[in-house]
Amino acid sequence: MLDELRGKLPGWVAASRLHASEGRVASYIPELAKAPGAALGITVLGRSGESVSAGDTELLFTMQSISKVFTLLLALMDNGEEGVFAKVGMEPTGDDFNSMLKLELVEPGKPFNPLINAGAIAISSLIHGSTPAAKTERVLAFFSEAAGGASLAVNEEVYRSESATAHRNRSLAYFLKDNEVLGEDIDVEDVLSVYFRHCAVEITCGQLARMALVLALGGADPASGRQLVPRRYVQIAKAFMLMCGMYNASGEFAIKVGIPAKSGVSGGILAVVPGRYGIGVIGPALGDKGNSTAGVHLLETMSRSLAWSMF
Ligand SMILES: NC(=O)CC[C@H](N)C(=O)O
Repeated sequence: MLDELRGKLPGWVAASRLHASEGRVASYIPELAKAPGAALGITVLGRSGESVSAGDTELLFTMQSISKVFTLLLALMDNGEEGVFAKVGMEPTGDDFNSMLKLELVEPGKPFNPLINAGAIAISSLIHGSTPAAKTERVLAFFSEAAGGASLAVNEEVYRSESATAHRNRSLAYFLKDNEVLGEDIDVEDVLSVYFRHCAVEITCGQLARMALVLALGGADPASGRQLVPRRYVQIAKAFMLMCGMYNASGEFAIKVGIPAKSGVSGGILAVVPGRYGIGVIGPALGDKGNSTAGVHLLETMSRSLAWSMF
């Protein structure tokens, strides 16, 4: 199967790369504006370790919202379903990822899901660890294990750049504090420092594909077969990815591509062909909903040609 892909992938990447010009690199986090807008790279990794890559796969980028899938898994392992769903809901919002709207509209002010910023900030508060640094260490250890033993690290410049300009995320977090989603004993700045740092974890397409493959295999480590995450929690994460992984373009993505995926404002996309492949994509130019224009075009082409839709 991957052999068929090997021949076609370079041509598909070349065609999709043209769609980068329809998007723009995110600049609300100043450090992200330095990314090469015309870039596009992809790695597809199969269950027995075979892989196919094309395009700008050497590019390092930060995970941004893609990290939210894995902090959700860690929070589920730390707190169980009940503990997590006491703080976040199970529904898509249809609003922008950083929207405050529904926090005030709907009682009791709980974020609708763990993949919007408000939800992911609440999830960061649930990760076990005695200090923000200890929590970040646990996040990095878990992400690195899922990425196949790579030593993933925080890009401190991107972290500082976001932290210094994150007025909206700060507002969301203080709103959550007022709504008691963040309890009395929780320091808002501590929670935000964990959140900004997990968003700033630096990665490549290949490492992202490896993390995706763990999800494709229901939480099992592709090399050892060991269960890294309980299958049930991976089911929850993939359901969220399908419903709201591509922000408020998730419905369109489900119809056009039909597989669980999660994007980030760095232009990364992690996608899962259940039971078969883990995929990592980078294309820093974003469309108006915040997803990589070239990356989405590429996944659409591949899904249609290779009949990947789950539906
Ligand atoms: N959509 C995203 O990738 C958002 C993540 C980013 N760190 C933010 O909070 O704004």
